[in-house]
Amino acid sequence: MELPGAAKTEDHVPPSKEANEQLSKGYTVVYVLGCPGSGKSTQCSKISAGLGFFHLSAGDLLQEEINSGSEDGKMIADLKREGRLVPSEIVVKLLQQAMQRTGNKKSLIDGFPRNEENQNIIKIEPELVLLLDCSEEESTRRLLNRNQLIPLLPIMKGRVDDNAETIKKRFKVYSESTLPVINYYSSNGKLRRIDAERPIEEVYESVKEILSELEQKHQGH
Ligand SMILES: Nc1ncnc2c1ncn2[C@@H]1O[C@H](COP(=O)(O)OP(=O)(O)OP(=O)(O)O)[C@@H](O)[C@H]1O
Ligand SMILES: O=c1ccn([C@@H]2O[C@H](COP(=O)(O)O)[C@@H](O)[C@H]2O)c(=O)[nH]1
Repeated sequence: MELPGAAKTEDHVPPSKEANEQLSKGYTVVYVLGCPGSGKSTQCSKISAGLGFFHLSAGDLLQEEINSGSEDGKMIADLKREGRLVPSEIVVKLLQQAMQRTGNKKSLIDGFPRNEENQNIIKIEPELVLLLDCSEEESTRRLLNRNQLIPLLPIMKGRVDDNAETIKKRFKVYSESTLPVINYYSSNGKLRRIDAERPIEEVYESVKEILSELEQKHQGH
């Protein structure tokens, strides 16, 4: 079934189920989800610096592929500009390669899975899923603001998808494709919803409380 917002996948061979299951062995994986601009990267950077998690951002890995100038990179750039999702096999391959490169078994996966197809292909069972819950209005304000701030910094360029028109498309893809994934983790008890409308430090306090639950579980408390 073709999912809304997703590009066609027929040119890509899916990674084997065994490879994914092997990869997930011994890993503690936390997915960090939320609408565009809800603060996923901001919180993941803080968690990574403060709590020793390895931060894997699907969006950053795709951007690296764009920067490499490869054929896949050109296709990814077109999809990103349109706010559409990249074929699952490409994202999963990049995530797997990044996980294999790190020795750190505590990983945060930021901005993935984006649809049910992503979720089925990666075959990783997260221990928890953090949902940064923020309104479309506030998130849009943040993204437009990010687009104004970043070009002011030397060597940094603004994002091609941080404009009003593409932000609307990204929200449509989020509600059509990502919300079903979030509903799935809500129904299986793994979802932890965090009010992300608050200031960064307050959001991080809530994140830390939830992740300490996980640490305690691992220490057998
Ligand atoms: N709690 C917050 N309050 C105000 N601004 C915030 C907050 N969290 C993040 N921001 C700012 O909002 C912008 C978007 O944040 P961030 O890049 O972390 O979001 P994201 O969810 O990773 O976005 P995307 O979905 O586009 O990858 C950034 O400029 C960031 O500094
Ligand atoms: O799993 C993913 C993650 C990202 N994309 C594409 O990249 C952009 C930007 O992603 P951010 O997480 O906002 O940095 C997104 O709009 C998609 O085009 C993807 O396809 N799959």
